[in-house]
Amino acid sequence: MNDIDLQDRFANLIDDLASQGWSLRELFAPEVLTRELAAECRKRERRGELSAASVGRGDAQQVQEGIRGDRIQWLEPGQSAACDQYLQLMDELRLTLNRELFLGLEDFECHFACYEPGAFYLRHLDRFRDDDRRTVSAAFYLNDDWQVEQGGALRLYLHDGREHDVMPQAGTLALFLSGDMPHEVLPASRERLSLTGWFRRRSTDVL
Ligand SMILES: O=C(O)CCC(=O)C(=O)O
Ligand SMILES: [Fe+2]
Repeated sequence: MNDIDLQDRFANLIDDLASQGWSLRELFAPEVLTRELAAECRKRERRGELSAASVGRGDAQQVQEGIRGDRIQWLEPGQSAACDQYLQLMDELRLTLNRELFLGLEDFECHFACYEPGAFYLRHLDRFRDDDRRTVSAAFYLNDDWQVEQGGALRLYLHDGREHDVMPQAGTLALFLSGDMPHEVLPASRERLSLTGWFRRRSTDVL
């Protein structure tokens, strides 16, 4: 993608994030890439490489299916061309967020996530009590032809008391402020695949 395409792809995302704390972009990535990432997620699942996600951090980390029922695998650079291309795209987005909103984001961490039918993630914030680095959350969806009646929305609890439901349709990217936007994943009647990630800034802890 050339620079003009990229800046266009990011423009509304960044304005909306700044004005309302969340933003959405359909067809965020090229469709070929989205398809390759979906295939990669399914392949990892078939090979048994995804494992039950936990809640909490460090010693407090626990698998609790009553809170969160997805299975995940973290992305590392060099695992596949499609993953590297996604990480590259998100790095361009990170630099643009820094340039436009002065967020000082240092890195991006991200995992594949698979929610089996009926799995959910109860209302939460994406920030740990003892680690304030996660600043902007980015959920990118990999599911073709998602229908509203299949459930599985990402439900955002907005500041004005309203709720906004995002369908996990292939190609949609949802961005929101990690420490400031309560959200949940509703159960679905079909498998729900995504890439969930976090742009992080330096910890404010004094070393
Ligand atoms: O998949 C989503 O829509 C959001 C997942 C989520 O909230 C999380 O992993 O923290
Ligand atoms: Fe979350």
